[in-house]
Amino acid sequence: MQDKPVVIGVAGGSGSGKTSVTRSICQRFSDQTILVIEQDYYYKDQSHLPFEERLNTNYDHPLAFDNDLLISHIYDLLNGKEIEKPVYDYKVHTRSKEVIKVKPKDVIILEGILILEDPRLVDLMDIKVYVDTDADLRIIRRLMRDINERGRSLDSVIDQYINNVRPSHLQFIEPTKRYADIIIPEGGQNHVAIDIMATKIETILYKNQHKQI
Ligand SMILES: Nc1ncnc2c1ncn2[C@@H]1O[C@H](COP(=O)(O)OP(=O)(O)O)[C@@H](O)[C@H]1O
Ligand SMILES: Nc1ccn([C@@H]2O[C@H](COP(=O)(O)O)[C@@H](O)[C@H]2O)c(=O)n1
Repeated sequence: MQDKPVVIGVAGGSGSGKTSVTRSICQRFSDQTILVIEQDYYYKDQSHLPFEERLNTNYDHPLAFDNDLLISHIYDLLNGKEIEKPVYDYKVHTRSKEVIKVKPKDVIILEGILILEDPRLVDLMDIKVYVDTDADLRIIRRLMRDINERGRSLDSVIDQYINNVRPSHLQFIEPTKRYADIIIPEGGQNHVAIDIMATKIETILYKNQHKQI
């Protein structure tokens, strides 16, 4: 592994295609090159709260995240240390008891709705990306995904969208677009943007390897 990992932030609204973009970039490299850290896995632990109370949390507000833990983990990775990455369970709205031990890799992708909202995180990034997809597509994608994969009902997805997701997107997420170096419209199917990202990462890795010789 090279000296210090390259840190890439991938932000964007819920359902914009952040995960798809990240996966597409990872597919261009070997398994040993890119480590993905999902901000969602760093939602504050709510295991002390009854399930009904967890339903009242606004999961699109910056205060829902334990960024202190996330930042300390990134520092550990940058310093070559293994971390115990939390695992998040959307069905019960809290962290699982298990953790995943992960070692640093040459590239770290930080992916999440509010990854560009905290200046401490932004300061750690070499490249900042915002995946920009229209709200109508995002809500349709989210509806399908939350019902099929996250154990939600149609009514709950609509209520959550109107009460928390939409207002928080406008207040906290969309404004972070201004910090992005690259804005990717439409997400994971934007092959040109994925190619550009992959080429940029290859260039940085090549330069870093060269520096060490
Ligand atoms: N370009 C696309 N066209 C159709 N569906 C898509 C596209 N990109 C993503 N999706 C689907 O939309 C949902 C949300 O995409 P995802 O990449 O998980 O977004 P995010 O991580 O930003 O929430 C997923 O079910 C995914 O398969
Ligand atoms: N218990 C939770 C935690 C988060 N969410 C929603 O997830 C969205 C972020 O994930 P994406 O993959 O869509 O970026 C965020 O908008 C939260 O509303 C949730 O519903 N329940």
